[in-house]
Amino acid sequence: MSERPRLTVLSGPSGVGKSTVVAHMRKEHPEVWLSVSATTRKPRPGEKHGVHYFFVTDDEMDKLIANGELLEWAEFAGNRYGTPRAAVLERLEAGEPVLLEIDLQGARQVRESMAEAQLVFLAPPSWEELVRRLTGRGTEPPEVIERRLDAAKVELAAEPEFDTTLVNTSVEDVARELLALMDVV
Ligand SMILES: Nc1ncnc2c1ncn2[C@@H]1O[C@H](COP(=O)(O)OP(=O)(O)OP(=O)(O)O)[C@@H](O)[C@H]1O
Ligand SMILES: Nc1nc2c(ncn2[C@@H]2O[C@H](COP(=O)(O)O)[C@@H](O)[C@H]2O)c(=O)[nH]1
Repeated sequence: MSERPRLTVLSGPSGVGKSTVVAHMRKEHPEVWLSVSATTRKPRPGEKHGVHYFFVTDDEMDKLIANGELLEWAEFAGNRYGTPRAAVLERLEAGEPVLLEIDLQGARQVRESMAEAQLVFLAPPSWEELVRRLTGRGTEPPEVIERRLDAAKVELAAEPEFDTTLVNTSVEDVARELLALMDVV
């Protein structure tokens, strides 16, 4: 019998469709627990504190880091993001599948601290499609899109570090593939 990978990390460039895939997957499988990150980024319209993120101040983020309350954290395109440690460990101890949706720097930290984690890279069908998706989402001004696209070049080059790559051509197909990797279906 194969050992079930309990912790799955989903990474990939900004705008590739991570949140879209995860939301689709959790509509049919709400039992897949997604970690809610802390961030210093300002909420986008419709984003709710405690649901999409814990929106924190710089001081609050400093304290979370200093108190060791984050499993990993990173600065991404001008804001800080981190995974609250306690909630993840609780779910893992309860034997539940856990999903983190985090950037490359965070994925590398998780690999260091939790060797059993499986790292999944979500790739765009093409660079042009990634630019189209990030721009088309309409949530960031042009200068932030530029920073995110600069980060995307680094993230795309790191794809070989991941255990598995899924190409996000179809949200439905990728959601199904991710569920299978997590051994949920
Ligand atoms: N397979 C797909 N085909 C076409 N459009 C898609 C697909 N997947 C996602 N999108 C669209 O791409 C845009 C970016 O998706 P999403 O916000 O889920 O990306 P993300 O990877 O979570 O980004 P970030 O890392 O910035 O949070 C959204 O407008 C979404 O509707
Ligand atoms: N290292 C971490 N990265 C995280 C975390 N939560 C989200 N993210 C990643 O940040 C970027 C930008 O997200 P956005 O919501 O501002 O578009 C994206 O790649 C996320 O996956 C985290 O806790 N740690």
